Amino acid sequence: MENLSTITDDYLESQIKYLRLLSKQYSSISKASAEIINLEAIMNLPKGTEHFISDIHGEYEPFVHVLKNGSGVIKRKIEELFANNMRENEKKALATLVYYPDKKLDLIIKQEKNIDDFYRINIYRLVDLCRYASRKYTRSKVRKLLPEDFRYIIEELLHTDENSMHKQEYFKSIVETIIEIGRSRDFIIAISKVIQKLVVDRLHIIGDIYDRGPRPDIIMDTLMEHHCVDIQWGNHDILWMGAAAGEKTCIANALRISARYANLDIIEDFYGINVLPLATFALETYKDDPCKSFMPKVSDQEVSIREKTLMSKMHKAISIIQFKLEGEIINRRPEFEMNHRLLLDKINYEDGTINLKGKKYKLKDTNFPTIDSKNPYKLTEGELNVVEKLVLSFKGSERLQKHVSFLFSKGSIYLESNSNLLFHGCVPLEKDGTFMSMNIQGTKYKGKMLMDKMEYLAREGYFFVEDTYQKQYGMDIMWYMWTGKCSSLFGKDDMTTFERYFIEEKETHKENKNPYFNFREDENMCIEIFKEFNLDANECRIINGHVPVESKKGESPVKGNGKIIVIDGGFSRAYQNKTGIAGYTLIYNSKTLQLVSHEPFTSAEESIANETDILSTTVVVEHTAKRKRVRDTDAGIKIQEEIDGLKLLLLAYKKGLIKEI
Ligand SMILES: O=P(O)(O)OC[C@H]1O[C@](O)(COP(=O)(O)O)[C@@H](O)[C@@H]1O
Ligand SMILES: [Mn+2]
Repeated sequence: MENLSTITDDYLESQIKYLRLLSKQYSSISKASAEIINLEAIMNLPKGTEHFISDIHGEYEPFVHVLKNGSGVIKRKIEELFANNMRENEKKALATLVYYPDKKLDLIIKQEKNIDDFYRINIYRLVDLCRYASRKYTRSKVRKLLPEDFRYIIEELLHTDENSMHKQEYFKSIVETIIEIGRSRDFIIAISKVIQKLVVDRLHIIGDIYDRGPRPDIIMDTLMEHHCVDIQWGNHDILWMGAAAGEKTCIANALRISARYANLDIIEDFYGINVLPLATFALETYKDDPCKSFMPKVSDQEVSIREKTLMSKMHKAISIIQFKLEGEIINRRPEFEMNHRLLLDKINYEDGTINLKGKKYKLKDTNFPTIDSKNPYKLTEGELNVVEKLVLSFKGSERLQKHVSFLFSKGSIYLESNSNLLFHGCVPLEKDGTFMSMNIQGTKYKGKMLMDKMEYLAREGYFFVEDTYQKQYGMDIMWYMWTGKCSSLFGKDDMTTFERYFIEEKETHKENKNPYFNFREDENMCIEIFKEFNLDANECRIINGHVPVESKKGESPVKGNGKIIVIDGGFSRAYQNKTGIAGYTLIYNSKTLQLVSHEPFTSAEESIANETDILSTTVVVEHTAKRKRVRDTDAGIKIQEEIDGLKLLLLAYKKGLIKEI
């Protein structure tokens, strides 16, 4: 805002409605002044730490662990604070206590001879650590993070100067009382959770929470409990969002992937969706079919042969249903330009071959009991019945609906946040580097506008009134976002699912990545993208997930001369062979941007018992010359607006335009 002395009365008058509203909250000069001082103080605090995680793919254990240890931030704080005053094994033990306070305490209580002594030492240490981790924040912000039942006590402990003699006694008496009245366990759990929250101010998920791994539902529950999170949708997330909206093809795809990774229990037990109709149908229809290509990707130790056989039949049944349903959408939406994915009509059902791009291939499996060669996309009555029941079940799953509503409320296709542009896949580009355009309902969209339009339509697909054109179109777009070439989330020209199951020749399995993935090595292209999003190319970075970085082969996650960072490092076990690590995360604090690469994680149990952490390597990608303050962040811009408003209010009070109460 310009200098207050230059504000004219006319301008003040023009703002009077807004100022009157503001005066309800700050009803006197002293209240408005106090708030201005408070906000100015916040502006000068160091920027909070941001944590970026991507491509979790149902792997809840390493995810929860990385979240608890803040990608190594808690360890670092312990190291800084207790440097030479604690032995290495004590530091490890303290870290494990902060990550898993309840489970660790259960173990300790069984082993410890003098538990009160343990409580005493650790309560002191945890209070020190909590105080150290809260230094960056105002009292009011810390207060908001404190649990109701310990709010007063923790505040007292945090702000008591242990070194002053008479305060020492006070401090000691609080700790002794906690122990004496048997509240130590609850206190340790509560303060550990506060520390976890304090080390990360904001969490960004760059997509692909769902598919392949065992428990995406636990990841969603964890995110819903987080104090500050945003999510950029991945192609696998939009697939489940489409399924929850009731889009049949998305339902078939989500089920197919669950069957492929032997994860049908996610659907059945954790989302309460009835898969019995599919199981019965598959057993009847593919009774004597070995369904070889559809065997789930698990070892015999994990799942019995009997279960695997059943899963393979369900897997084949739902795959065929998927290919038929895709035909329906492709034919319904010629503007999606997906005709090349119409494959069932390219099969010669007599000689068991398929004609693709002018070449004939032998099919590995020629048993298609539900396909009518004259009308290959038509669902049989049995298939139709399965689909109808599944739609009802997906729409009726309370827990899935809760998770998907959360994905809509906290999520988007892209997000601009503190000079970073976050999105899962790509900004679709043509071969010549121009933005790829798509015709949607008669209008061409590209670049940012295309991404905005798709997001808008996806929201209609979920929220719009049932049985309307808008709802159907939105649902179809959600499926397109999963697999279409102009989808920012997918970013490939083809999803060759059919070919992978039915054709031996690898050449048919190829999926070509959008030119973006080559262009992003070039800084100039990144600059073009920042221009498209009206962002300052000198300040900004793009953060992506989606394509695993093959660090084993020497690929770097930092691209475009530092303008892009890719953090898909393989949380997904299925991809760890390729990447050679178990995931990247990114930490952005007031001084540095750090890329953390994680080694595979065994289990939370092992980590609690043996106090092992995920081994991680941290590389500083960027070091800011000047420490970033809240003033330099998006939150700072909003606070500045509030300060400007309050200053105007002060002026209005002083000029008598508004009366103090
Ligand atoms: O590894 P799978 O299960 O065969 O899946 C392969 C499919 O997954 C995809 O890579 C999409 O998943 P990602 O978003 O994790 O890359 C498709 O392009 C591909 O067809
Ligand atoms: Mn992806």
